[in-house]
Amino acid sequence: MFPRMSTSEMVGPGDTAAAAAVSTERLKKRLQQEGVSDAAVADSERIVREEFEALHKQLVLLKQKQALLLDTLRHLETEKVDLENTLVDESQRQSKEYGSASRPRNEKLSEGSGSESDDYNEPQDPAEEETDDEENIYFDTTDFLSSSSFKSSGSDFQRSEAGSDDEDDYPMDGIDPSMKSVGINYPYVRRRKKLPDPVEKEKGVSLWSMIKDNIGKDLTKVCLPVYFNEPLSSLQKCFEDLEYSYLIDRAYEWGKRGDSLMRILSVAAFAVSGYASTDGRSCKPFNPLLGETYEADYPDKGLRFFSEKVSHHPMVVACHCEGNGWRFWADSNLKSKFWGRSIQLDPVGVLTLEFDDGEVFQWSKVTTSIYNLILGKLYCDHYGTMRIQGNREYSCKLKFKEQSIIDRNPHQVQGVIQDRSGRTVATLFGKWDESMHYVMGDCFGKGKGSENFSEAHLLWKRSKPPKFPTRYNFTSFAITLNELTPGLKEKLPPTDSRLRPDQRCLENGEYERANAEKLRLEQRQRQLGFISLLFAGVSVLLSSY
Ligand SMILES: CC(C)CCC[C@@H](C)[C@H]1CC[C@H]2[C@@H]3CC=C4C[C@@H](O)CC[C@]4(C)[C@H]3CC[C@]12C
Repeated sequence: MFPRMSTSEMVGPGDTAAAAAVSTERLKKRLQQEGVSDAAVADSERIVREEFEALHKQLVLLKQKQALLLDTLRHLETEKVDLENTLVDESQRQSKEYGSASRPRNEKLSEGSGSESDDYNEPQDPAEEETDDEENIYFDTTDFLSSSSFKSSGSDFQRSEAGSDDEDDYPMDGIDPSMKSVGINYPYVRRRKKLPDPVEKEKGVSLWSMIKDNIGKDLTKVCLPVYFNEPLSSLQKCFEDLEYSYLIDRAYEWGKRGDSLMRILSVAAFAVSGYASTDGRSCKPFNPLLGETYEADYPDKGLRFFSEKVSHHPMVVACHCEGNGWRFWADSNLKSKFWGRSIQLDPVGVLTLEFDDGEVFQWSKVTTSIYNLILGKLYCDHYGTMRIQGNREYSCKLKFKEQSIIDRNPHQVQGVIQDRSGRTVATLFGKWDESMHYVMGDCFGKGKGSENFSEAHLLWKRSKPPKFPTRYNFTSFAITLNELTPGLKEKLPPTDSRLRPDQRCLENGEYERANAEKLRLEQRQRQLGFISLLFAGVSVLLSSY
């Protein structure tokens, strides 16, 4: 699929056998030793040359074919992107034409799939049928999410230019009134609302040029310029998963009130909410150095968080978070597969959430793929099944639907809450980049219609984008993570991500310095790796005596 040769190596059509000659000197000498006649020697030399030329021509032809294939591939990619754009435009136009009069919210849907017509429903993917089980019926969630009775949902915030004030951060419509204040009535802490203005003007680099020069190498080991980075480390990115920690606070409160079903529903919404911040983000976080740490004290969210890179090969990050009445911890290690035009990341590791009353939930993350590494707009998708295992009555199964090439309704998540006997007691649905809702009972079971969707309740809705958008598509929460508030620097250990010079330079828009610092640190890390390897070797040697 992907040519393992850079285009520059390819031989142009003008280069033929002339470029390569074969020497027949040795053959001639050998035959002369055998006393073969001059005519026979000359004949043999001619035969060898002719064979070689034929072979060489074949090779050149093959190389040209390869170049052609590569061209076609790029062509197809461009056409695919064009087609996608046209289709999105078209469906947006349609939804405006048909939907706006009767259901004004349709217009606001980013995918424009608000039409009521049935043929907008995606046919079931046969591949999914094989791997997943019975309740795998994905339907057009936007259809009823956009209905006017459903005030709480929709992606209206995506177009809004207004900044997020506190109320927007915690959308409350449809939430149980007695729960409204849970998880949000923490003291106010002043945090920055924008990143610093860049010092330098940035020079773009094409990712394709980076990839084509590094084909065959492990992409994680390629030293990419900071142009592809966002000014956050993977350690800080872990904390982004806790942006909607008020959902855990609510879960704690529900459990305290004896409602264990609402508890697991809130936990499930939390598990999905962690993905919202990945929408529209196409830069790589900084790879922390071994032993690098990040600690965050957020009394404004009732949280204390700590993460550390604990292993370099394989790269493992461990994190721990304490909230009011609960603790959350996880270790994450990603198994990556490079598919040429995309990268597949399979997270290995378990996330654990433990409440003070002894209830524990555990789950793993789903697969993430990053597409369009060569051409088109880079984007990521999350898909697979997430099982949230509880130690009491309920457990939850959530399915993240894989996006197809021209999906009009991507990012869907559906799930069920089951009791110990396997009976479905509640159903969840929504999108990881928008909102999650639940309905009591089994809505996706056989013979069940979607009539009770009108009774759906909102569990979680994504916050509005920041007032000052960043080049990295950061959320308001992400903007605060690398801030060095006055007095904080003195309290932090020297290993904290906020003190990494390359990351700080990138944040300030000092790209040249950022690149130089990144290179220096990465080289040091390699040397240190070598030294520790040396130590390991020495200690093995010593212990064998
Ligand atoms: C080659 C470069 C420029 C491509 C940029 C890749 C970006 C989009 C990649 C690099 C690392 C990726 C992240 C790595 C780990 C996780 C944890 C996982 O549970 C959710 C997705 C998430 C958060 C990924 C989202 C996409 C990501 C940020």
